[in-house]
Amino acid sequence: MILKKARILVVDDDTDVLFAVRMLLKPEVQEVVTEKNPELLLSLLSKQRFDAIFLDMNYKSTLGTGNEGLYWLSRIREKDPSATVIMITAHGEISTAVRSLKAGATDFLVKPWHNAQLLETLAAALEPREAGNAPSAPPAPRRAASFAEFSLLGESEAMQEVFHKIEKVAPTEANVLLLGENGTGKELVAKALHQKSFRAAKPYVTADLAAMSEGIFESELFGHKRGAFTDAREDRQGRFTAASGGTLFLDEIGNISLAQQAKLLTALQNRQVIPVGSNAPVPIDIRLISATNAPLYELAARQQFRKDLIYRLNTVEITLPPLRARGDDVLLLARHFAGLYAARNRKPTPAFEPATLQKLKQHPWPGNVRELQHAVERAVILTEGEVLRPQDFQFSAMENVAAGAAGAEEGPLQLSKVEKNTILRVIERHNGNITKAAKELGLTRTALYRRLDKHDL
Ligand SMILES: Nc1ncnc2c1ncn2[C@@H]1O[C@H](COP(=O)(O)OP(=O)(O)OP(=O)(O)O)[C@@H](O)[C@H]1O
Repeated sequence: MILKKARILVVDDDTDVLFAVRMLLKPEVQEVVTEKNPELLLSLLSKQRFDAIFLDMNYKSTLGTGNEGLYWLSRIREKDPSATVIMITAHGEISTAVRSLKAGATDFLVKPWHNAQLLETLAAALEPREAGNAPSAPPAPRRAASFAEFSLLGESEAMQEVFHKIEKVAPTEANVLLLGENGTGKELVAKALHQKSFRAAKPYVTADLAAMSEGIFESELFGHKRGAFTDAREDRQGRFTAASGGTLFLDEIGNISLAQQAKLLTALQNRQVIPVGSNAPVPIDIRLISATNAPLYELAARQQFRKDLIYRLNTVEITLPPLRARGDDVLLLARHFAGLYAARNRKPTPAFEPATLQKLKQHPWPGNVRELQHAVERAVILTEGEVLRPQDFQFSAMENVAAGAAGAEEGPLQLSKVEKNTILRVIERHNGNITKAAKELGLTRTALYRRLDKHDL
């Protein structure tokens, strides 16, 4: 629907907000109706049809839990399941706002907003109606295209949902916890979140926590003063301070000890760090994104991960689906990587035999996108012809893991044995070269080291 023809209702008990939205929308749309009292919402809807409704999450009469907004959303949806509702929300309420999407809101807008952003959100919310879709259905191809600039590809519904969440959460200050198996793209998503945030021009600093031993954890993250320990020849800033004004990405957060968790929690709670060897706290201004492939909530249930730290990290959670749950994205990505590695190796881009595509779709991809990427790279380099055949993809090592996974009813011990044997075999094949073995297994070096540790190898 064209913005100019739209009739818009705005419900908020803050008259300043109502005034501002009215002033902004008046020249852009056909009609703007504003209402201060949510109790009158339903009677307004009985009298007139609106193309979109801006609905505040919180009303002064209540405790600011966002529940009243969710309540009125459900009443609107009862009356008109196809209503287009955009929730108006404050910074601290992002998780409730994300809940509102599940409850049928088309989108949400975080206060304070840029005017252009409000208009863009409204225009996008009005779009699907014209196409005859349900209002909450995300316009798939547009989003896929908009994420290609971050090298993040995917047209499956599961990935469209991820892209939608990134769009919504990126321009906020919410801490984001990224969950998902190895190689699902958590690091790419972290970068996209930073690049789409208001902090994009400021530093993006990463810290691989799995690679930090107990001894260097504090100094790496919080910095140290000269002379704090034997090797500290000069003052050094930690990652928290290096990321000042920008984003700090803490990778493999599930792997840190309880002592490290306590230190991290103190820094996040106090919004300051104390460099090793100093007693002067340094204030921090970071947006935190963390990632793990560990089952964080299970760890918390076993008292191995602090719940209070999880609550600091997971204002919003984004779970990256495994590649095997992304349908035809496997083929889309395979073609993308084939083009990429053909160009890199100065070869013509190969085509895929139908049987090859079938084989790629059937493989369970335990190493996810990273495994697919390396498998295609290998096939492109080794192939003689211009068409990739099924035999160009040998999954022997990983097929064993898959076979183990398929027999998982036999218990985690069996699966663990298969994993251990596979790792041993691949390392042996590469004469102990961990980098090459990790590449073949579709794991990062760190992830492989972690597994070696797990299996006492
Ligand atoms: N949706 C995607 N589109 C294109 N490339 C992708 C996508 N997802 C992941 N990749 C590629 O797959 C590889 C692994 O991605 P990434 O390192 O972000 O995964 P990860 O989940 O952080 O892995 P780990 O948990 O092992 O650290 C990278 O080379 C990345 O560029």
